[in-house]
Amino acid sequence: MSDEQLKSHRDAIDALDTRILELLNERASHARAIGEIKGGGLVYRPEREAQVLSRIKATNRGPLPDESVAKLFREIMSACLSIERPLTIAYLGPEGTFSQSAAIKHFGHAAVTQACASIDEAFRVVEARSADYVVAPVENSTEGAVGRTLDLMVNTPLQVCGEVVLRIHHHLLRKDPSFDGIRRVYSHAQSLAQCHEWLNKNLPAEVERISVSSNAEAARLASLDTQCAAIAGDAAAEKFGMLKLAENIEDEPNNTTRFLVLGYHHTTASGRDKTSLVMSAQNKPGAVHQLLSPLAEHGVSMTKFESRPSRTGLWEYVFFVDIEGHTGEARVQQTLDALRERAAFVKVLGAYPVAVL
Ligand SMILES: O=C(O)C(=O)C[C@]1(C(=O)O)C=C[C@@H](O)C=C1
Repeated sequence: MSDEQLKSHRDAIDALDTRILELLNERASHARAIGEIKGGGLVYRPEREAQVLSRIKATNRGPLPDESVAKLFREIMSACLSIERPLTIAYLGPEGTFSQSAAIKHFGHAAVTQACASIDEAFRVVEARSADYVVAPVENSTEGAVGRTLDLMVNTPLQVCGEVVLRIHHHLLRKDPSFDGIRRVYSHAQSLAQCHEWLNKNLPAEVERISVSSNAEAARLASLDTQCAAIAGDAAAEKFGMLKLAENIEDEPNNTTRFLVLGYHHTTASGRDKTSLVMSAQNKPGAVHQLLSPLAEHGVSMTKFESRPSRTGLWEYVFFVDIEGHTGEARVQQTLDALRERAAFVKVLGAYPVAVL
């Protein structure tokens, strides 16, 4: 390509960038006006954001891939929302955890993320209105449910208003560029389990596996001790200046974690929604089967079923169920009414748009 051709393309890009900048600010002025109409109430509208992102993906004609344009618009909406009012999102810290990556994936970089020492604390700061929303891990495709999040959801006054699906890639991190002399490997218990086979094959049996409160905490500890390594993701590696001795060491290549977003927030229907419930069955034969029969009767699909000890009595269980649809839809309401008649306890945890990104 000649210098002249290069210059003409760059001149075109400069002119387009000027137009894009004007359009972005025009868009932001509308968001600010919407913010004034909302009058400082609930500025974040997950159902509208899901609709905007879905529409962008559906109308995209390339050459940019759908995922790339959706990510760009995610950031545009994040910036627009922050001039209405910046949001604070609580997550299981320290900085660099997958929970923080999930918060940024869902709310964009204009949101303020607030690291908390535990999932409990992240719920508490939102319950006390010191932060707007909490993003908490709820299930992993390899390791299953995150019990603490499920337990907290039973009693919290917060409602689920969104979900985030994040691909999880783990790396073996160390300050030192070699495998020699590793005595201990730190990570979150779930991550150690997700890399169990890789660890068995690649590190000597005497290397101790130590579970800590988060992957980022593992990276922080390993950054202070040359005899240690950590299993954590990209954000933690970057945050603590760690080298990647081995990349993508998760045993299951599709390793994915689902997070829920909770706040004092009732979401209206987006057109593609889920409703999360927790309920208990009476302690008698066939009770669970009987409990779930209203779903089939009303043609409502179940996307998740998880049982947990109820913590109130020995061998009593609660069931976490996700169904397709929104509580604003008649068939979902009818299903809930039927469930309430049969179950000893039913709590709607929230209705929210299916993750778009
Ligand atoms: O439509 C709104 O309610 C807006 O505030 C605008 C906007 C956007 O930028 O498109 C910004 C934040 C909301 O969460 C949803 C959408």
